[in-house]
Amino acid sequence: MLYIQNLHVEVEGKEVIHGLNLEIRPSEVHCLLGPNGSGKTTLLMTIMGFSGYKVTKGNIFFKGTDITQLSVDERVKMGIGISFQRPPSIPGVKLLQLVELCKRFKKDVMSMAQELNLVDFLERDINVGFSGGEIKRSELLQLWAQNPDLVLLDEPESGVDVENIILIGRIINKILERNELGIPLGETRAEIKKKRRKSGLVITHTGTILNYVHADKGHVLVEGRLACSGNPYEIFRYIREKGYEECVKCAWQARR
Ligand SMILES: Nc1ncnc2c1ncn2[C@@H]1O[C@H](COP(=O)(O)OP(=O)(O)OP(=O)(O)O)[C@@H](O)[C@H]1O
Repeated sequence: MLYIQNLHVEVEGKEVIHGLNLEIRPSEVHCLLGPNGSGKTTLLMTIMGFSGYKVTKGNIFFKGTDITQLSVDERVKMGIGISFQRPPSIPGVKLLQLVELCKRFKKDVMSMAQELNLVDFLERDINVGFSGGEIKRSELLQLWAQNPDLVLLDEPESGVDVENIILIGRIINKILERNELGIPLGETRAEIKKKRRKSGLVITHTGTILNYVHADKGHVLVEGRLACSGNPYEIFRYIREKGYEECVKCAWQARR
């Protein structure tokens, strides 16, 4: 689904990602951990193709096509979607207008908004005066309507209360077409023939979302380099006990 090869990314003239390799297969969900400022958001923004994130070396392949030089809208049309860490407010544009615009899904907007407790927000300007948790739900509504094949989630649980995190987890699983065990849904013959298998890349600091959305693999990004990859739940346990510094040392020892 996604294959990244020797990626170097510059932001404001400074290299932030230094030769990153990553492969996410169809139907896999990966999570990305790492200390503040290590380049996690930069990686997601680069996969989306936003200006300001300059690929100086390396390539990004999506569904077998080299998308490194494609525009954001071309990538979106191919099936990549993102839920931002801090999306902008857009005064003058109603949430409903945007959701209708990005909809490529037979499910109707009202029933999706109902499931996300966002019906009263559809006529409001996007993110204007929304609380932190409401913004996260609004992001998921847009993503759900867009129905992407590769789902990029930047800290979906940050600022979300304990009850809403259950809701957010449930909707992410719906977007990913998974049940809570992480098993792909809709494995009808027609789906298999189309080979539609949704994949995800989730940035999380607390790991709480992994209690609701199963991840197949975890990666630790430190100073723009992948220091370690493996079982996400084991990596999290290790980092909680020993911190990032020990995690990186352990990864380097394992490579020797
Ligand atoms: N527009 C920008 N101008 C200057 N520096 C930037 C810009 N965007 C990102 N950076 C720098 O790039 C580095 C990586 O930032 P990024 O947001 O990708 O980190 P992160 O791992 O997502 O951090 P966090 O966990 O705090 O969200 C940081 O040092 C950041 O200051």
